[in-house]
Amino acid sequence: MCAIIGVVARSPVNQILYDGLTVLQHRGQDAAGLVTAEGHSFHMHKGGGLVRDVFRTRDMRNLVGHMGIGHCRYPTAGSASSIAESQPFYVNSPFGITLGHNGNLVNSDQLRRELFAEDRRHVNTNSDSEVLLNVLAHEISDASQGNPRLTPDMIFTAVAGVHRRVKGAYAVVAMVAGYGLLAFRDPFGIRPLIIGRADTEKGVEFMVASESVALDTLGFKVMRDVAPGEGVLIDESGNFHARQCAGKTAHNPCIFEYVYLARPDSVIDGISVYESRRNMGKFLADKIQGMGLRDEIDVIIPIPDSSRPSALEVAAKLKKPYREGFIKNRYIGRTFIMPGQEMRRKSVRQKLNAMAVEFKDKNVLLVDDSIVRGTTSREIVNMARESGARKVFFASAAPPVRYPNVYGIDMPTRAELIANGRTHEEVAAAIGADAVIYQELDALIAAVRECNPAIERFDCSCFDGDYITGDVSPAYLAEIEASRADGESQTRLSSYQLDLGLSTVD
Ligand SMILES: O=P(O)(O)OC[C@H]1O[C@H](OP(=O)(O)OP(=O)(O)O)[C@H](O)[C@@H]1O
Ligand SMILES: NC(=O)CC[C@H](N)C(=O)O
Ligand SMILES: [Mg+2]
Repeated sequence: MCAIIGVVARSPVNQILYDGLTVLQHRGQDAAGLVTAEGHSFHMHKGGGLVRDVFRTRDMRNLVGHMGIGHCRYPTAGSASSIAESQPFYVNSPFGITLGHNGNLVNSDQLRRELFAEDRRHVNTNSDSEVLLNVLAHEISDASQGNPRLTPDMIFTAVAGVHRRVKGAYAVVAMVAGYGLLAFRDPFGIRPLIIGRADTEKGVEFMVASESVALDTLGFKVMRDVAPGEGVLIDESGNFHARQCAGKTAHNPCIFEYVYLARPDSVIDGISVYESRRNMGKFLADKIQGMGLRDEIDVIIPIPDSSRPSALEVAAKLKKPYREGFIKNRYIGRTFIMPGQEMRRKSVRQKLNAMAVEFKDKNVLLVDDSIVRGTTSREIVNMARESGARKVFFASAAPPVRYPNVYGIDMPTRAELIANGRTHEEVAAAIGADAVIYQELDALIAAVRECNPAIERFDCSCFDGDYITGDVSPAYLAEIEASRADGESQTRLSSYQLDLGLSTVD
């Protein structure tokens, strides 16, 4: 779930891109990069760490031009430690193309082989996004047929070619040197992408971004979401073109965006993330009530940050007090998207601290948005007990996560998922809680769909093992499990790791 952003403006874009990436930082903390375009030249700066650590004033000064793209990385392919895999990627032929990708391809090995054997293209890293860029480059080359001037028709033909060859999840921003900004979304619309415009004195400006919060905060008005399979092209003069480039499309956004990934103040595919989380809380409260647990609970406590809207509704519906029992250190990033289990575990302790007064001699219901590896819940339950809680119940606004995600969330191995192969009672025992209450999948879907009934189906694969693109075989899952065992993504040195005292983490 990386962040992507693209802007075509009437004045320099470096600051607006930087600010946009900062607003989207929650989608990727491992690396960040910006590319701006000035005529036929690209200017690029990227590196490992948070946006504020990657860009210095001198780097910003070099990022000249009125058009640009940016990326924050949360790795799902290749390795977290590789700066070479930070994005955007660049390829010089044809024309000069640069690309940022959110998602994960499920046929990148096959594409890599095809690119080498048939298209004579070399992919230098293990990143699936570099594969995607090379497929796009090959398709643009084919569609342009040696013509030195590109047309929108040629570019959209190339995007159609990408859709035919590439399988998996991809929301993309790209630039073609001397031409313009291209954005497109996979035919299932798994990862989000939204377009906005700003009418300035100098003319219309456009922004494409992973989440609407970037548009809101930077003065752009939402136009609409990019449709699944659609290509959107804004040339350097600001002319806007859009076309459906896929033969067959469906609209099946990833439900985990609403559970955890996105900011609550974003609206994705017509669904307010905040409203959907509140709805999750209402359904969860019904379940708790139905289990007869209500009377045993003295107080409801959220696990900051993502569970707050759900926990508020649980408390309101159960008519129980809502208390802030954990105080969050605002300088520690999101733990779930950090690489390496040791770093995630240590970060939970440094990030959250218990307010003893809210726990002493009470039966507490802790509410989180999800339990994935159990890193957070295990530590939190422990803290609650140390603070004197009598009973600790743990509720998750999402169902048990039992299956790997292959579409851009780093949960590749079943073994690391705490609910895999465990009953609810066994999960409770594993995290040390008196009971665990999980949302039902039907209830989660209903909670999100209530905000936009036009979306008939979501990708819920990490909950039900049903992969929306239909081409994820058990053999493929076994392969990624073997290649992306958790230990492999642990070697990386960014400033916040060093802040945590993790100079070596493997
Ligand atoms: O079971 P786990 O593997 O621990 O993963 C689940 C936890 O990780 C996330 O929190 P995170 O700290 O990443 O972000 P947040 O501050 O947005 O809640 C999520 O909100 C859960 O609290
Ligand atoms: N989370 C993502 O969207 C990751 C993008 C890409 N697969 C990478 O690993 O860099
Ligand atoms: Mg959390």
